[in-house]
Amino acid sequence: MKPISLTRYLIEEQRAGRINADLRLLIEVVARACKSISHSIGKGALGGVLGDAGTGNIQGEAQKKLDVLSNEILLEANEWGGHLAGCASEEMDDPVKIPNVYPKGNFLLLYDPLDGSSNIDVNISVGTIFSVLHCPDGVTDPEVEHYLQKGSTQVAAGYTVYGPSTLLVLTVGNGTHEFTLDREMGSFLMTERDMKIPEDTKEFAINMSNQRHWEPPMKKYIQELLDGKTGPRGKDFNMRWVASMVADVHRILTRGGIFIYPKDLKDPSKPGKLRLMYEANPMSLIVEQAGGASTTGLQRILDVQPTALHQRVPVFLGSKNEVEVATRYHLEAQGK
Ligand SMILES: O=P(O)(O)OC[C@H]1O[C@](O)(COP(=O)(O)O)[C@@H](O)[C@@H]1O
Ligand SMILES: [Mg+2]
Ligand SMILES: [Mg+2]
Repeated sequence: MKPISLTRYLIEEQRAGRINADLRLLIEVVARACKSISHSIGKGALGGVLGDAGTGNIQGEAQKKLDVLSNEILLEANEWGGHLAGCASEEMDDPVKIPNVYPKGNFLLLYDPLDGSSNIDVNISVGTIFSVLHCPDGVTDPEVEHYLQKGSTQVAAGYTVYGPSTLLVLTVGNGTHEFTLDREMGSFLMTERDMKIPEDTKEFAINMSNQRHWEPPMKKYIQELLDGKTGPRGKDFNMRWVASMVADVHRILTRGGIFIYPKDLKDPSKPGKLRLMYEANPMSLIVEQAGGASTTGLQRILDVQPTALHQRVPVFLGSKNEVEVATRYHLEAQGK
């Protein structure tokens, strides 16, 4: 049977009353922008898009040309899209208000335009992550405070992986589904409905080079995985780390695993590396909708009350039972 297109899937969700026309069209605009990013990435050195932009973002990270380009593609597509009141990006200091000359809607879009961008120059998978929130009633020019909503209020979340194939993984709160870009047709076609993350796993993903900076429960947890069959866990674990969250999370959605970017003491001012609003929240909704779990080590990520737009959080996500073990170690260390 021929796979259904993203458009058809979204129309079905609208007919079932789970999304409205505006949200359907907003997701279509984001998907179109991601297609355009995919084309730019695909050109590589021939398109002159590799290398550093020579600028930095608000978090003090050097920007790649493709970080800037992907941000512009998403911004331009959505400014004109007519479904947004505003948008915010990992690569922009402040949220953008949709000018009154454009048609406006009542959604807020947040995105990491290019995730894993340190991998772009070495031709390893990168991606885009996005999150959609309602703009509070009566607000037409949203300020930062209007974006500071818990992840549990997201109305949609998704990511694309620009890898051997370009994939879009999406949830509108009714399961997590995978679409693959058919490059000839130019449309995303559903290649897996209702993705399910196995509850148990023997695979973990973490940047081990930070080990000496971890807190005691983190060190203990990973040591037990490394001890394998003869240790307290009684089984051998394998390790994978792509260093593109989209690729690591996609592997976990496909075959299970636990992805961890813990708090570390390298820079005590940063409680983790990943951004709550652009990375942790959308990925957590996607993972939970696929039967997995996602915590900060101490609480469910989707329950974290954001206090700043570019806030960072520790992230433990993936196979439910494994996330529970890692979270338990952290809670016990706090006497909870
Ligand atoms: O360089 P490290 O410490 O391995 O960190 C890798 C992590 O950082 C990220 O690249 C951060 O994302 P950005 O590329 O969007 O800044 C994640 O995708 C990835 O999981
Ligand atoms: Mg990122
Ligand atoms: Mg990024």
